[in-house]
Amino acid sequence: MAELSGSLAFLSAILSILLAPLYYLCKPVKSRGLPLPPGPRPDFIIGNARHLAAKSPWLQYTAWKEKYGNIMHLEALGTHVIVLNSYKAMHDLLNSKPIYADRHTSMMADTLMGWGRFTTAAHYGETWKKHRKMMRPAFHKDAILAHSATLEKIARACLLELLHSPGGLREHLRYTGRPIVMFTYGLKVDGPKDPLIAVPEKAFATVIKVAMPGKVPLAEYLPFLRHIPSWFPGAGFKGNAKIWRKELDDMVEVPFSHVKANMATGVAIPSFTSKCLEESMHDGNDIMWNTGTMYMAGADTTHAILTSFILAMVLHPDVQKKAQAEIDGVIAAKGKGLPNFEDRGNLPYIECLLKDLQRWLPVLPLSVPRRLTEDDCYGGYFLPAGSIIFSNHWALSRDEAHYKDPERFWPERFENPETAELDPYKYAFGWGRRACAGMNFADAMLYLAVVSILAMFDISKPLDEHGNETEPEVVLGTGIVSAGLTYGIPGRTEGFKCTIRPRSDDAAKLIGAASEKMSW
Ligand code: HEM
Repeated sequence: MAELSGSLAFLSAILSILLAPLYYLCKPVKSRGLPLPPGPRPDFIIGNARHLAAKSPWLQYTAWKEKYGNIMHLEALGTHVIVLNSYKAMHDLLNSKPIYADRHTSMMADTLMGWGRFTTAAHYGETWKKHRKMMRPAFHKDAILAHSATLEKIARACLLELLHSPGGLREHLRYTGRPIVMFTYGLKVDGPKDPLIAVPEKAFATVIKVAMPGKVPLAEYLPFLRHIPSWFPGAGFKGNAKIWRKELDDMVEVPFSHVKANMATGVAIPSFTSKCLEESMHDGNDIMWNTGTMYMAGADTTHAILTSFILAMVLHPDVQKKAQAEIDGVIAAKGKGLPNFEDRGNLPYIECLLKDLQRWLPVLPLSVPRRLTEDDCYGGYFLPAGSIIFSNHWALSRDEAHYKDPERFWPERFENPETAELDPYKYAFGWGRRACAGMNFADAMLYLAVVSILAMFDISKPLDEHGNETEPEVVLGTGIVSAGLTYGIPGRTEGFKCTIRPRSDDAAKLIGAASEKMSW
């Protein structure tokens, strides 16, 4: 951050002299007789760049809501940013208006490093439409449930790993990558070092590091800088981007080619990729980047929410006991075994727990930024074309108009249908035509992981050297995936500590037996 602030201050001084006249000539203050929405006072020339580059900006935007309201404006070097802080504003603007369905392009991540080829970053146009069309049948609720046996197998394998090495909890929770790889490519993953997991993890870690506030090159804000040659002092980012782009190409090409080779020899396990290839109406490049999107969009998000789940159980033993009692009741009625998808309808408290998980620590606190393609007016304000739109899900999750005692993890808030609070599934996965394509898949994986872990394990606070429980130290992530407990994000490498033990000897035996029966 200091690094960025220093560069911005220097830049501000230079640009103040060079660009001030141009700035004042071009700055749109209002249009159609309407003002821009209110927002924090901009610095001279660099505008709100400092605010936009801050760590965990959603916390600041949420705090500013009181002062500036449900729709806020920031501006940096000609780029307008609109922050939506209320359910109504998000619903009104993002749910149905196509002019809000485009994505913002990050110069570093999307253009130079090549992340713009994923569905998540695609502009609202033909390529994006083709991608979503390919996904629709595969990610339908029923289509996901057709994979329940595979999802259950992988969940059992995760339980066995937890039993054998509970200290590796965070690694085991990375299990969320395995069902995605199996579903997408029909390929089996051999542990966390398997290149199918390790390669995308590395690509991820890189983009998070270079796209993190404080790390983005100044060329992100000053497009003309991207044309300087890579040997020029300070242009090292260009050379690095080339290397990282190649890593990304490998990440999507290697598994894709693997599926094609398996299909050619008749050994391919049916998958999203094999199905798209069989349909033969899609372009190979579209299939490759569309299927390549799945791990990228799904692994970190589901891992983050599973991590929040463990944290919620550590901090709220009462919720854990109540959820376990509900699962025990369902298992007792069945006679034996582990909970599965068929039990879901009989687990209403688990359903509430899943809802409060989506709300408590929003996985994507500012969602995935959109881009407004035409001028618009809303709530008495002018919203200029080209604005980056953030939907501040963090502010929504803390909105006392919707949630009583919002900081508290409290599934009961959804228990009574008459008084239930705003359902977070209405926003946590986004809005309208750009809403999360993998929602049903994520929900199924999360449900299964939660009920399987709760049925078999007790999760509690970490123990000190005398075996006494201690309070876990919890620091939230600062990356775009809020609970970013995974990657080498500065200051975030440790996550939090906890204790996880099988609930009984019988539970330990059952895990062993179930996993053996269901092994690959
Ligand atoms: C808890 C887990 C997850 C959460 C909270 C989540 C949330 C989101 C959100 C907020 C967006 C942006 C929506 C918008 O712009 O309105 C998004 C986009 C997307 N998500 Fe997810 N997601 C999760 C898991 C997954 C999984 C498992 C997959 C696939 C396997 C996936 C695939 C996608 C794709 C492809 C998009 C881009 C949609 C587009 O731009 O058209 N997500 N997700």
